[in-house]
Amino acid sequence: MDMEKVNSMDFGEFVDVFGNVIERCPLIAAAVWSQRPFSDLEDLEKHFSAFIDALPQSGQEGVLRCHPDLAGRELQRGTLTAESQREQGAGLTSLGAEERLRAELNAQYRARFGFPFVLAARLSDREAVLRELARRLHRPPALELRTALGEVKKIGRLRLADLVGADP
Ligand SMILES: NC(=O)NC1=NC(=O)NC1=O
Repeated sequence: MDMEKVNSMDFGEFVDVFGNVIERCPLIAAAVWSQRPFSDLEDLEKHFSAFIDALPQSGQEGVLRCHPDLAGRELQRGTLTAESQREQGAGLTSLGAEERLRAELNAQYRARFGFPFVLAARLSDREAVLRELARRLHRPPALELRTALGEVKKIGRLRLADLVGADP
């Protein structure tokens, strides 16, 4: 899909295609549409990121809360979005003690920060998820909010590249 096609999309088509670039936050695509035309993929990415950066803290935390746990109940139940299923399905599931430890750390993280632990799974692996969870769990909330939003942007960048880089 080239930028000419992206820039020619009406509102409905744009949100249909880009509505889940930021997990379960079609509002962001709905807002970014009005910024067209986009010069290239990087310009499109910048508009998605700028919308998130311009949100008040409550909105940024809300974006994070729209993310399913990493390898959590939704993965087990098969209720993830297609994008999340693809990202999380690749080798994050583990069994037994590691699974229980990750669930416990996820719960501690969510209790401490008020939003789920978010990590760009495609850039990580099972061991790194546990390591990052344990490391980030004890960080100051203001710093962790910025780190978590950075992961949301990485996930969004990869999803945009899949969509815009996809064949016509
Ligand atoms: N909590 C999460 O990190 N969720 C996710 N990370 C991804 O890469 N895809 C997700 O759904």
